Amino acid sequence: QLRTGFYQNSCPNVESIVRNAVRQKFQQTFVTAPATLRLFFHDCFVQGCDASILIASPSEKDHPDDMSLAGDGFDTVVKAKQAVDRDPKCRNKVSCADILALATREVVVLTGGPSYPVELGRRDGRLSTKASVQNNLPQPGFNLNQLNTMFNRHGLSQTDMIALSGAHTLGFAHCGKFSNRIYNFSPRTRIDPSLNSGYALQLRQMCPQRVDPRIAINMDPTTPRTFDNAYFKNLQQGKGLFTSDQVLFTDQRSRATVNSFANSETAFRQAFVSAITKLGRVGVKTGNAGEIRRDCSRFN
Ligand code: HEM
Ligand SMILES: [Ca+2]
Ligand SMILES: [Ca+2]
Repeated sequence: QLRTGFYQNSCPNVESIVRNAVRQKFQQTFVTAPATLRLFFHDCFVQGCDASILIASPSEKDHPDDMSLAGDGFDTVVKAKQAVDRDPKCRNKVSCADILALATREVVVLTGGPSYPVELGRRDGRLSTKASVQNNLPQPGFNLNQLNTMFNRHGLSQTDMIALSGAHTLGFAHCGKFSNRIYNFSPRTRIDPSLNSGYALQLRQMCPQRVDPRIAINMDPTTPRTFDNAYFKNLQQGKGLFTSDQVLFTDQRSRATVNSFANSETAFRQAFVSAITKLGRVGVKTGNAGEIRRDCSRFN
């Protein structure tokens, strides 16, 4: 059972220490924000929120689904862990999994998103393999049933899944992740008909065929650096970048929720807080399970 006051006695200032470290990193590069948010998601969906994603290769990192995780997310946790361990009271008391959960809240706040209490008390896992990632992360080509099945497996509802997808209000995607939608959707139409046609042409310009595979574009074409509900307004206009984004509006079973988040920033913020809190409980190890890693990239 996680609780907000977990480090009250062992490291009373952990929240402000992490906050300051993340702020400093964010001032150096904006990528800190999307990179850290995505890192938390990828951690929680594989072996639970246990910092398994932070282990150095050979590890989960070698799986193709994790190879595009931006280095600045990892570096954010490293910097925050160093700051925590500089306080003698806190040294080796706070798990890497909790540091990642706290850092995630900070990047959401720094980009204009909601603040929320972070439940703590996670322990770090002792397993991180490439094989454990397989079939545990959603793919950009997923339909609604596939998305729901994967999120339900972790106790997350369709509403939670839609709210969490709102994280795509920030950050970047590589052209290869959606190029099928603009170049070879089907034998009948080269462009996915659920895609706004003007937007499809813009995407073709930004992602010409045989583009440098390192090229990445904004997932939210409107407010790429602000954590807001623009993502849902984009979906209403056919400007969801991945199939898994656009399907939330195309499929009538999820459309009403997308409309409500598009119409109300407050409704989205509340749903996001509830969903990311639930995400933070997925598969957690507590008590004597796992360990408190001394170095987040290695088992003790
Ligand atoms: C619903 C199913 C989801 C799918 C299919 C999906 C898929 C993807 C893909 C393919 C990328 C682009 C990777 C790249 O090309 O580098 C991406 C980026 C991103 N995703 Fe998701 N994602 C999903 C849900 C989530 C959730 C739940 C979160 C967090 C709560 C999240 C946060 C992010 C962020 C912040 C980025 C940008 C990363 C960056 O700029 O470094 N995604 N996602
Ligand atoms: Ca994990
Ligand atoms: Ca945005």
